[in-house]
Amino acid sequence: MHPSLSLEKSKIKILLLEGVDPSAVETLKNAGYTNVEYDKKAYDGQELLDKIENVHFLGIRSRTHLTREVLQHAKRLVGVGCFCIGTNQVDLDAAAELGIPVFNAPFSNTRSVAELVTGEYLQLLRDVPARNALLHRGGWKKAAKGCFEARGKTLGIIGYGHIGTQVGIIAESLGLNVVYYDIENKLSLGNAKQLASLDELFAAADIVTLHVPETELTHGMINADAFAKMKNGVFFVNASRGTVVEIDALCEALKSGKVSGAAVDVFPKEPAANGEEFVSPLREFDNVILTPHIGASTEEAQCNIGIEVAQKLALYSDNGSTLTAVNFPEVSLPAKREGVSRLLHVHKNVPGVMRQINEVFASKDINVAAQYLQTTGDVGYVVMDIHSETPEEIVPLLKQIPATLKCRILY
Ligand SMILES: NC(=O)C1=CN([C@@H]2O[C@H](COP(=O)(O)OP(=O)(O)OC[C@H]3O[C@@H](n4cnc5c(N)ncnc54)[C@H](O)[C@@H]3O)[C@@H](O)[C@H]2O)C=CC1
Ligand SMILES: O=C(O)CCC(=O)C(=O)O
Repeated sequence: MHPSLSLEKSKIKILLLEGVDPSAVETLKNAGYTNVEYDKKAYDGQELLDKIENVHFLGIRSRTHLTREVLQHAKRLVGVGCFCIGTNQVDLDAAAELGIPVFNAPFSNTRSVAELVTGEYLQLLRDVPARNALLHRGGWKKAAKGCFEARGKTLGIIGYGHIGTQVGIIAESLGLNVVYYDIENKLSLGNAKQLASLDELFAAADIVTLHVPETELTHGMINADAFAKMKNGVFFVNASRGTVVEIDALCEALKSGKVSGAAVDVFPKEPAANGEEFVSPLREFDNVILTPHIGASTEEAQCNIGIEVAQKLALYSDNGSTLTAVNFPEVSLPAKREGVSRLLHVHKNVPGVMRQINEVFASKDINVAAQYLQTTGDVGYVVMDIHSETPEEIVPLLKQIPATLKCRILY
């Protein structure tokens, strides 16, 4: 086998943006990837295009938007790591079509979000945000009115996934009743009760907390209509995505007293870096806890995420494994075998592609040692170990297959 086909690890350019945890850099370095650029900022526009032009792997958090145009511009990009749970900031279909798997950390920060949310609604129930603000201004208000125990109250969870279930079990241990609404049928933990509609949840909940992803369905899901259906004096928490709530409707609900207090961690528009001004009509409300998208920002969560996502990128780079990719067929692969070359082929999932690939090998008298294929709806990913002295001559032939999206030699 040609010894120099693999790009040396030190030449593989990795760019980590948005101040991902240093554990990511260390994990990559321990895996042999030394060419790692680390940056605390989130970029957009031309600056982002310039930054990612030559990188092979890109690590981001929630604020870097990888649209189709941005991804198309990054000609050398082979993998993206979202060092977070949400992947709505990436055009996942475009990435798949460009042969770029996207990885995330689906539950390394789950508990951190659940604990923040729990602490927040407990504070809201006791009117702590407004009293705290008052005392900072020299005021004093010792009164029980408008302050409640959590015990016996009903928590309504919208989106009963990883975070929603954790929020639910903590709530039950505090003596709350838990109801939830989810578009999927879910296994209820503890005594939590799944409700058939959002309206039922709004009617039942003393506290409403959101744990849905950003999708077309959840965009603007909490609007004036939704607030109108909630109980008078409800407490409201959003640590999901800013676009799920219409902020003007929340402001109106706060002004009218429909909502007694709120905690908001995520916003339709968030500053790109620390120090930039945070602009929001919610700033005027003392009874609103505002946090700068820190649901996931604990040392434990960030360290674990850094390791988890960096390991996924390194594994994909080392052997082509796409296990747990969020947009891509998942192929789990054995380590490199002696004497074979490994080719990666991403293609449109249409009939006949494997036949055409194998015809190429047959025409060159190449022995195929192993083929690992998986497909999702639109995309197929096949990893092939072949016996060939000159695998680089095969790649252009495989690229000529009309359904090919990407083809490269791994080693
Ligand atoms: N504030 C922060 O720092 C963080 C925010 N997040 C946000 O929280 C979201 C949820 O995270 P996980 O619980 O890990 O996700 P998950 O995927 O485990 O759970 C989401 C749940 O929402 C449900 N769902 C989807 N669309 C729905 C709809 N229209 N109505 C009702 N339910 C719906 C799904 O069926 C699923 O059960 C993430 O997508 C992310 O946007 C996640 C981590 C940190
Ligand atoms: O703090 C971050 O990196 C973003 C956290 C988040 O929203 C997520 O994990 O989806």
